[in-house]
Amino acid sequence: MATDTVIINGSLEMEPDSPALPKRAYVTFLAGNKDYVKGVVGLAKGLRKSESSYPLVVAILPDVPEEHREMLVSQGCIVKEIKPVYPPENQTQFAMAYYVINYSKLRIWEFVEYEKMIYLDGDIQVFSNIDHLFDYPDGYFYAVMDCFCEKTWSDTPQFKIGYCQQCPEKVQWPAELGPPPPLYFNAGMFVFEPNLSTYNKLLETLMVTPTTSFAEQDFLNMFFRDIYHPIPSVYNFVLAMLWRHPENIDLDKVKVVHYCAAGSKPWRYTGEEENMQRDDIRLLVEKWWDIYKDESLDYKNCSMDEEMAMVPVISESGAVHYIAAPSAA
Ligand SMILES: O=c1ccn([C@@H]2O[C@H](COP(=O)(O)OP(=O)(O)O)[C@@H](O)[C@H]2O)c(=O)[nH]1
Ligand SMILES: OC[C@H]1O[C@H](O[C@@H]2[C@@H](O)[C@H](O)[C@@H](O)[C@H](O)[C@@H]2O)[C@H](O)[C@@H](O)[C@H]1O
Ligand SMILES: [Mn+2]
Repeated sequence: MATDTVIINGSLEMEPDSPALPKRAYVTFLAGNKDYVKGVVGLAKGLRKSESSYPLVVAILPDVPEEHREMLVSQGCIVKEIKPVYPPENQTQFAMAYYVINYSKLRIWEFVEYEKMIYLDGDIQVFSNIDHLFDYPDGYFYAVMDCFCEKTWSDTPQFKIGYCQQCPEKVQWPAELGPPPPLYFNAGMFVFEPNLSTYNKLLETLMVTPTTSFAEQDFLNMFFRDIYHPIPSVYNFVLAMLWRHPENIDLDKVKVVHYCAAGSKPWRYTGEEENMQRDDIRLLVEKWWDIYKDESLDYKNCSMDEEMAMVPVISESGAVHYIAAPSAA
């Protein structure tokens, strides 16, 4: 079992076998120096409001500025810098040009100090406690099925024939195209087990896999196809479901909202894009802001009242990450 030595300002050393970190954690991914950090701060506060028992790890690329790292630590996040992962050279036109950075998400399989993790995109908010998902049986990859109806899918065969796995009976998959596509998950949220051999296989396989429009989401669907288990859409509510498959949803039951529809990122919301003037969208954006602005959910107002410091935690493998802990001073 990996043990962690916590060095706080060089003076305090915890017992090597003390469980400095729980074996379960939420994890998200942050790249760049722009506004996605607001998404991650909102997520940290939403998890706190849901009274989760587990920390939020933030896997950051080197380009995340010090100021953003400190914001995350001051919100109680465990900040771990990762190296970027680049897919093989390819001419792919990604559905969104910036998707190329999303392959770096694959580094989270290396976080083996945790036995089970729930990955959440930075544009996700958790409105009800979902800690019970950590108790799902080991050995599977749990995620919510995606929808193929947005124009981001316009280059795919399923979009061209109007087929969507959310309503397979509406437009049947034509026999002449062979078997229907395997169930396909949205990679904005999934329950997984970090594992070094899986991690190495992921990176080796990536290097020999041509890239496709949904980047690491397509790759993860291919890689985990045999152990993928769909879970209810309440755990990763893709906003487009509101106008694409209203018959499949009960908004009151939704626990996790994924702000992935064009124009729906709450911290950039203007209401100008298609569907963004809908009352249900405006309400969900407002609900995100209510949490983001709620100072009672800030880590400093929820934790012990000692002065908190950003301290390094060094795991056996020598990896350094930062947590907020009482300052030894
Ligand atoms: O400039 C960026 C773009 C993306 N991301 C991270 O990568 C995830 C996936 O991108 P995004 O959610 O925008 O994709 P979508 O779900 O909207 O297709 C985001 O949630 C963030 O966690 C980031 O940190 N900075
Ligand atoms: O890099 C590929 C991305 O693919 C997914 O986003 C897409 C996908 O969900 C489409 O189905 C939607 O139509 C679209 O709106 C949405 O942006 C993941 O949410 C994101 O984390 C990331 O993996
Ligand atoms: Mn997303």
